[in-house]
Amino acid sequence: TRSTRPQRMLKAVQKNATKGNPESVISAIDYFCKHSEWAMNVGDEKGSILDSVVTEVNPSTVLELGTYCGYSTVRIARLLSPGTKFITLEFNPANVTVARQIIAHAGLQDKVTVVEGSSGDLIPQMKERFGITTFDFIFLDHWKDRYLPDIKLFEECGLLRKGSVLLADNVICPGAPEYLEYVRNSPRYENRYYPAHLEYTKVEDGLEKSVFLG
Ligand SMILES: O=C(NCCNC(=O)c1cc(-c2ccc(F)cc2)cc(O)c1O)c1cc(O)ncn1
Ligand SMILES: [Mg+2]
Repeated sequence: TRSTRPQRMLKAVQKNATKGNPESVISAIDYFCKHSEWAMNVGDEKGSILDSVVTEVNPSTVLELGTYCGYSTVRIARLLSPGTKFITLEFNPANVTVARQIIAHAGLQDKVTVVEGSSGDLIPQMKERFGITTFDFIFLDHWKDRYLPDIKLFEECGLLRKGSVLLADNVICPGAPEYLEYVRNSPRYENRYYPAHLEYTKVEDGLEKSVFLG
């Protein structure tokens, strides 16, 4: 039967990227998305903003919601200090399989744990299953209507500390209006909007950074 887009993306990485070289994996995926098939990776423009925020935070604990094929997972993992705890959650088992292979091609498999399941089920399990007390950095890039329930879950589960940084993709396209309204109207967050474009297009999009104030 016909292959899937993530499977074709994996083939492009295995063919064009150098094993153990995260930069070449990132470039191979961006090339595939620009010249072969669009895919919903955060992309190079927003990816550079993600890089700058991760570097600024220099987190000891990281959570990504929405692994997809592992593009942003590789972008984040390549910047982390040794010993950093990095967990990424993906709902779709076929994406988990592809992502693990792309992450391994980059040589970053020991830096990150890919967990299959829904964020609503897994977030309350973070402490018991992974020994996490709080997250220093969280990247939200999963279902856009899960951003708001999941940030509330982080608060309820005590997974945020004073200074925890949340970075949300796609707050304009496809959009996360309820999430934006919540963080921008809450006295518990300090926010900054980074204007950009939907990956590999000229369509307006952006990232919202929110710092938890405790
Ligand atoms: O995480 C799951 N899907 C990907 C979430 N991400 C997106 O939906 C996403 C979409 C777009 C996008 C933008 C314009 C357009 F025309 C089409 C798609 C861009 C992005 O940058 C995303 O991140 C998921 C799946 C599932 O079956 N169950 C639980 N979760
Ligand atoms: Mg996205």
